[in-house]
Amino acid sequence: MHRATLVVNASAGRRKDLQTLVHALTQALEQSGVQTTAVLTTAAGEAQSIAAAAASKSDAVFACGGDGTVHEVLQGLVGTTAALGVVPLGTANVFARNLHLSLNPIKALEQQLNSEPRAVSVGEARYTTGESEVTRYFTVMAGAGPDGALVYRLLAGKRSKLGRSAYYAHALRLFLTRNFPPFRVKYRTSDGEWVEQRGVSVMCSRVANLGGVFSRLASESSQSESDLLLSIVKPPARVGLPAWFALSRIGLKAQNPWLEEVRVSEFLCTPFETNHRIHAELDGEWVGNLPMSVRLLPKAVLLLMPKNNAAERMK
Ligand SMILES: Nc1ncnc2c1ncn2[C@@H]1O[C@H](COP(=O)(O)OP(=O)(O)OP(=O)(O)O)[C@@H](O)[C@H]1O
Repeated sequence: MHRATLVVNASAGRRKDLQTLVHALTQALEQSGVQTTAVLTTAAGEAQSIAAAAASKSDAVFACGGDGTVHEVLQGLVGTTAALGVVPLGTANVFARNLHLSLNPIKALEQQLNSEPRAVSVGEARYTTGESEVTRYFTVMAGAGPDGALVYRLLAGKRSKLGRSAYYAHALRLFLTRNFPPFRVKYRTSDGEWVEQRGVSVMCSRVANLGGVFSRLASESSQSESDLLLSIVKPPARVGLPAWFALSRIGLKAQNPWLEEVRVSEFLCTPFETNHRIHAELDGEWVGNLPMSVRLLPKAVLLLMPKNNAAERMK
């Protein structure tokens, strides 16, 4: 690695020592012979364009922030020759944790300094906002229904001030007060067969541990798989959703009659009624409403993976 860019989310994790930390990260890279540029975001969404501009001038672009920052930086790097690095500065840091990176930013950087970039597959989601067709990529998860609604509510509220406990409080309130209408889920199995199902929630995770109370929901997922693990919670929501959480938590997911878990190459979620507004999220960021289609984009981005841990396990 000769040239690196640090894309720093100035608001991530509510850190007070950000300037000092960015200086220390830059020093650590420079001392290893890596010419380094650090760019701080000034607004939400900016990390994507910073990463895209940095891609042609850098061997690695480090997303310094939480999962939202990784998500934005990823958008700028897919299809380029710059590798994605992660310096965890967020609240949950789900992606960094699943890569077995240290949550100490300097140590995490050091873990990636001498690693060989590996081409990894990412999820690709397509949906419409207004008149525009949008394509976005994800590394942690895609979801629709309650988790989309949850992220949407958190965006509308003061998510940054509340942290992880906000997820639990909002999740509980949503489950108790909202009715989640079923929507159409069409998925294609690895044999190429299309299957149609009704769901009140779908989740497609690319990591094994989503953290906290969500930790057991996606335990069989991983970055290395060449297909997508899709979890469909069947209606009614008032039974299906609590059963999903409770039975997954005590390790009885396979016995849950309201849950279908399938390995798919792609899937499409569509509302049954045009006036049903069903929220969709990617990597914990609300992106819009259904319809949304999702597939896997093979070897789409180079990823700096720490040696002797995630990379070894994925062989
Ligand atoms: N300068 C900025 N001002 C305000 N918001 C920003 C700025 N830069 C980035 N953001 C937004 O901050 C949001 C949260 O960032 P991020 O997910 O990285 O941190 P986090 O929420 O603390 O961590 P995690 O997602 O791991 O819990 C993102 O949606 C991003 O668009």
